[in-house]
Amino acid sequence: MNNHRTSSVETYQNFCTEDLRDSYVLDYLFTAGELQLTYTDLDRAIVGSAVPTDSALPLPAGDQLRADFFCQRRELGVINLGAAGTITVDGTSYPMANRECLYIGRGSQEVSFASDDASSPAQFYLLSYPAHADYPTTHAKIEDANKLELGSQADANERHLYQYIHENGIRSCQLVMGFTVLQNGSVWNTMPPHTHDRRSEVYCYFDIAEGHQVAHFMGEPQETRVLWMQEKHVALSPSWSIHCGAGTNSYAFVWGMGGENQRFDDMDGFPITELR
Ligand SMILES: O=C[C@H](O)[C@@H](O)CC(=O)C(=O)O
Ligand SMILES: [Zn+2]
Repeated sequence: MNNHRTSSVETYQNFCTEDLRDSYVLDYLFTAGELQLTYTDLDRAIVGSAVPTDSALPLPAGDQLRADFFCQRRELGVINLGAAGTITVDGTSYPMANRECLYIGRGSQEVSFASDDASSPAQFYLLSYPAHADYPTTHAKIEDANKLELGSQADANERHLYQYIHENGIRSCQLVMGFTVLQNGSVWNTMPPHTHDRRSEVYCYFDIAEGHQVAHFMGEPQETRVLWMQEKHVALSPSWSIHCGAGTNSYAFVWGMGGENQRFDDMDGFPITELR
C-alpha cells in the first residue's frame, strides 16, 4: 500500500504543474493483474483498484493498517468500471456487472476480486474509510441507485447522478458514493461548484472518449488550479477545495466522500462569477 500526502492550503498556491499533480492526482491505478491501494491523508481514505486477470486478487490488510484483515476497522465501497466480474466476501459471491456497486461492511474478513473473462477484465474501483459500526455487505445494480437528473443542455452540464451509498440508500458509517454521467454534448460537472467543510471527496474519471481529457478544477474558489485528467485518473479534494471539471467530450466519474457527516446537500456553493 502506498502512502500519499496532499499539500496544505497555503502550499498548493505556489506549486508548478508537476507538484500539483503529485499532491492531488493518482494516475497509476488500474494496472492489469494487480490490486493497488493508496492510503491518503484525506479523512484516511484508501483509494485503490483491482483488475483481476488469470487469477482472483485477494484484498490484503496491508502493513500500515496494523489490522488482521482490511475491513477489521474499515468499510469499503466498490464500483466496477470494467467488464463483468465477481467479488467474494466471506464465501458469498456477488456478480458485478459494469457500473454496479458493492458495499463491504466492517468485519468482513476475506474479500477477493475476479474477472469473468481474463482477456476482458473487470476493473474494480475501491474507496474505503474507517468505520465504527457493522453495516451489511450490500450489492446494488444501476436500477437500485437513487437517480438525480441535474443541469441543462443550455448550460452544457446536463448529467445523471446515481447515488448508491448514502443516507437513504445503502447504509454506511461515513462513506457516501455513486457516479455521475455527463449527457451527450454536456461537459461541465459540479458547476456551479461547492466545497463541503465536513467532508473530503475523491473523483475517479472514466469512460473518457479516446483522444479527450477532462480539465478538473481544484483549490479555494478564489485561487483555482487545473488538473488535466485522463481515463481512470483520480483527483483528491481536501475539504477546502472546490472540485468540478469540464471535459473536451462527455464522460463519467465516480465520486466518493468521507468525513463528519453524510448529508449530500451539506455544501457551500459558490457563484460562478466569483471564481478566480
Ligand atoms: O458532493 C457531491 C459531489 O461533488 C458530486 O456528487 C457532484 C456531482 O457528481 C455533480 O454535480 O455532477
Ligand atoms: Zn462535492
